[in-house]
Formats: sequence, structure tokens, C-alpha cells
Amino acid sequence: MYNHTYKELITKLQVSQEDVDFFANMPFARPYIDNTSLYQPVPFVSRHDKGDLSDKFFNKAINSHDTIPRALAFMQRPGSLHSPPTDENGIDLSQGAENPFFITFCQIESGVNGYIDTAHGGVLAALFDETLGLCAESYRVFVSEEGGHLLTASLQVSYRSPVRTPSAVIIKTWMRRKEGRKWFLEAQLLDQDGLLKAEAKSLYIGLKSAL
Ligand SMILES: CCCCCCCCCCCCCC(=O)SCCNC(=O)CCNC(=O)[C@H](O)C(C)(C)COP(=O)(O)OP(=O)(O)OC[C@H]1O[C@@H](n2cnc3c(N)ncnc32)[C@H](O)[C@@H]1OP(=O)(O)O
Repeated sequence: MYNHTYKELITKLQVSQEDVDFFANMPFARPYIDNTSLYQPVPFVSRHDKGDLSDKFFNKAINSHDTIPRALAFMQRPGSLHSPPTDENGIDLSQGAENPFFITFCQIESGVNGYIDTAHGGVLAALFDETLGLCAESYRVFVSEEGGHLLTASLQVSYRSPVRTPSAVIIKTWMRRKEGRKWFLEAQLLDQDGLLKAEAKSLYIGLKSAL
């Protein structure tokens, strides 16, 4: 049982200024750092040690100088787009690769290699799952204001081109649609030059009872 909610964590935890400064030097991250009217940096809550046994994969196993030393998340400010088109469930249909709701920048080092100088596909799948999960959870908490933790029911990844290490990547995620407890999301992972490296589709299901 958790003794905190996602809303409490994302509101109280601090964004690391070192991480902001690190990515601020990279041209592909600058538009999101500069665009304070549309995007705000938010704590990547899974990277924080909450004093319990949650999130150990993200806050310990792959949080080191030779794995993923830096990760920085951004969320679109709720209400930043005036009257976006919505579907019958209120999902913002303007979302997509050009208008992602939740974004993560990651610096990826050789400690997550599979083949030489190449990030392991399983780690990329984990990055997709976590960023998509945070996107869904943020949308649930800040936009649709519904209850119920979300669990990954399915994640489909298409690998388009190897991700070299070391390198920095962006993971863009957005809501596609919602059917009752089922939340469908999509994502892209691109390199610093904007080349598409991998894509993902996921299904999260809202639990009927607390975790
Ligand atoms: C406190 C702070 C925490 C904050 C954390 C924020 C971080 C967030 C980041 C987290 C990121 C990391 C997160 C992680 O790593 S989560 C860890 C990895 N995931 C799991 O362990 C989940 C394991 N699976 C389950 O527990 C259950 O199967 C769930 C809960 C998912 C559904 O069991 P439940 O009994 O509730 O539902 P249901 O079986 O009645 O099905 C309901 C509907 O769903 C449809 N369906 C079901 N499965 C699938 C499927 N595979 N593909 C397609 N469809 C599927 C089904 O047909 C039905 O559709 P319909 O007939 O109604 O149309």
C-alpha cells in the first residue's frame, strides 16, 4: 500500500536543476525548456527514492553514471490549448507526435548496451512503459480527474533504428483514446537529430481497487 498519491509526488518533489541545465545545452530540448506557456518541467517521480521499495528499477538500477544518469520530464500545462477538439470521452484529439502531452529526455550510456554501442531494446521498452505510464497517470490526475491506479496491460514496441550509446533521446507520449477503464496511448522515441528510433502503442487499465 502506498502512503502517497501521484498528485502529491508530482506536486512536492523537485525537478533537478542540474538535469534542466544538462539538457538546456542541447538544441533538441530547448523548445520545450523555452516554451513555458505550453510545457512545464515536472519531477520524473519514478527516479526519486520515496523511502519505500517502489520504483527501484528506475531510481536505482538504471540511475547511475553509466546507465541513465539524466532524465528530465515535461508535461503540457493542462488548459494550455484553448478548446482543443475532443472525442466523446473528452480526450484531446489534437495530441500526437507534434503535440505530445508528456515528454521525457534521457541521457543513455553504455551500461545499458546489448550489442556494442547499442542500447538494449528491453531498456527502451522500459523507458516507453514508464513515460507512457506517467503520461496516462498525469492525464488521469490533472485533466480527467478520475480515480484508480493504471497498470500496463499491453505494450507494443516497433524498433526502427538502433539507439547508439552514449546519446540523448526524447520520448514523446500522448493519449489516443479511452474506453471505460481502458486507456490507449502512443509514443515515439527520437534521437537528437529528430530521427525516429522506435515507436510504441500501449494499453493501461484502471484498477477497480487500490494497489
Ligand atoms: C502512488 C504513486 C504511484 C504513481 C505511479 C505512477 C507511475 C506510472 C508509471 C507506471 C508504468 C509502469 C507500470 C507497470 O509496469 S505495471 C506492471 C506490469 N503490468 C502488470 O503487472 C499488469 C498485470 N495484469 C493485470 O494485473 C490485469 O490483467 C489488469 C489489471 C491489467 C487487467 O485486469 P482487470 O481484471 O482489471 O481487467 P479485465 O481482465 O476485466 O479486463 C478489462 C478490459 O481490458 C481488456 N484487457 C485486459 N488485459 C488486456 C490485454 N493484455 N490486452 C488487451 N486487452 C486487455 C479486457 O479484454 C477487458 O476489455 P472489455 O471486455 O472490457 O472491452
